Parts: sequence; structure tokens; C-alpha cells
Amino acid sequence: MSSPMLQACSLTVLRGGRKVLDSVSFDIPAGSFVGVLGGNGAGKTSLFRAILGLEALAGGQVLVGGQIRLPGRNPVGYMPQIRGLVAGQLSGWHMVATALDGAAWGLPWYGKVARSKVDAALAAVDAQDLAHRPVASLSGGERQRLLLAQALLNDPRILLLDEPLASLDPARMRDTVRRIHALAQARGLTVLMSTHDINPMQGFMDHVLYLAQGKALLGTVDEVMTTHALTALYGAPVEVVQAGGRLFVVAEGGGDTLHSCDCGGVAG
Ligand SMILES: Nc1ncnc2c1ncn2[C@@H]1O[C@H](COP(=O)(O)OP(=O)(O)OP(=O)(O)O)[C@@H](O)[C@H]1O
Repeated sequence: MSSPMLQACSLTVLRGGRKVLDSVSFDIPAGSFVGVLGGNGAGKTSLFRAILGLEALAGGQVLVGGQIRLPGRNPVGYMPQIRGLVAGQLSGWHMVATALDGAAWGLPWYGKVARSKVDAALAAVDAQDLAHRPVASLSGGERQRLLLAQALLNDPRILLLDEPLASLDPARMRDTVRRIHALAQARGLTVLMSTHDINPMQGFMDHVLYLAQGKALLGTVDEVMTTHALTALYGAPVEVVQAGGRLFVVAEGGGDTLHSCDCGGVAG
């Protein structure tokens, strides 16, 4: 196994006075494609924000490439949830450009290098046709592509993608995962992608990072998506049920479906 690109060491994050992440530790090998799973409020976004240094840690640390992440360096690209996107009348090109290093200072003019970086990021996600369109006029899926271009802009080694499939129809979901996976392979990126439905990620993921009850479990799909492993993680009986080639994680008694994925061959 290659050396860890991303490490969480006893990471603790409080939100609203609650331990959303409670002394969580894991090592993500370089080049891994990781599905980050967990129900609503499990702490997926909080984890990403902690990795980015946007959350004050109540304990522990995050290491990138074996070192504490330094401010001002950008080995981590972040694609936020689309619901946080302020669209407005910016063109697609300018929206992507706002994520350039230095753009926070409000520079009104972009040099040749900056312009070619934005053009390259748009090309990487096949979004050149969106460059001149107002973001407000774009569909959810088109906006997602611009957000992904932003995340790629500063040549990250790690990509954190927060529910990039959220506003896509089922056919587009798998296509988007395939596209991101190919991009990651070509660039040697380590990718963490949060999702409520890992069905479209099946066959692409090297690991699942499952969050519940402030804890995290990292492993292969076969290791993590089992009744035994998830019951231990939740600290309460849950059942992993396979039906029609899909896998469902249900609460005790078969009530609420926590979420589902297509995980053919996984033992329950
Ligand atoms: N600013 C905040 N103040 C107080 N509590 C917060 C704040 N932001 C998030 N939380 C709480 O922290 C918990 C974790 O939220 P987080 O957004 O990390 O979960 P998530 O797994 O990404 O959820 P979802 O799948 O619904 O997006 C939730 O209980 C949420 O209500």
C-alpha cells in the first residue's frame, strides 16, 4: 500500500456544542478514490472543512503528505455543496476565476497565466461552452461542472468533493463519477467524494469512509458495508440488506433506509 496522502489523527470537531467528529483517525493512501458515506448530519461536510483548515479543531490534527497543512499552499481542492453556490450574473469563466489564488483580494484583471489556468480547468471538465454564460442561467449539473473546475484550479493533490452527484439525474451520476475518476487517474489525485447514494460510485471506489455517531470506519466496500461492521460503528443494530443487486443500510426493524448502494457480491 502506498504511503498516506491524507491522515486524520484523533480528529475532534465540535459543532453546536456536539462532537460531530470524536477522535477520528484514518490514513488515506495516495491516489485513492474514496466514497465518504453517512446519513444527514453525520459530519461529512465538517470533515472536509476540518481538512481544509476551516474548522477550529477541538483535538487532533490533519496531515497532508505527512505534514501539517500550511496556509497559503493548495494541495487540497474543494468542491462545496451546490446549495451554497451564489450564482448571480457572473459568467462561468469569471465564477471559476474567483477561486484563483489572489482573487480574494479582488483583483479586477487576470494575467496570461491566470487566464490560461482558468481555460485549462474549464477544459478539464468539458465546460468551455459554459464560459460565457451567466451562472444564473445554468442547470444544476452545469454549475457542478464549474465548481469542479474551481476545485482543480490550483493544481491540488487532493480533491474533496461534497455531494457532487446531488443535483444530477441517475444517468448523469455514473457518467460524472467516471469522468472524475478518469481525471483523478490521469493526474494522480487522491479523491474523497461524499454521497448519499454510492450506487453510481460502485466499481470506482478503492475505499469507503463511513461516518456515524462521531466515528469513522475506513476500508474496502466489502469490509465496511456489512451488518456487523456498521452495527459496531453505529453502536446500535443496523442491517445491510442486498436486494436487486443493490445494498441498503436500514435501521433495526427495517424502518428507515439510512442509504443505499449497488454493491453486488457484498456479504451482509
Ligand atoms: N454552523 C453550525 N452550527 C451548529 N451546528 C452545525 C453547524 N453546521 C453544522 N452543524 C451540525 O453539525 C452536524 C454535522 O453537519 P455536517 O454538515 O457536517 O453533516 P453532513 O454529513 O455533511 O450532512 P448532510 O449529509 O446533511 O449534508 C449536523 O448535526 C449539523 O446540524
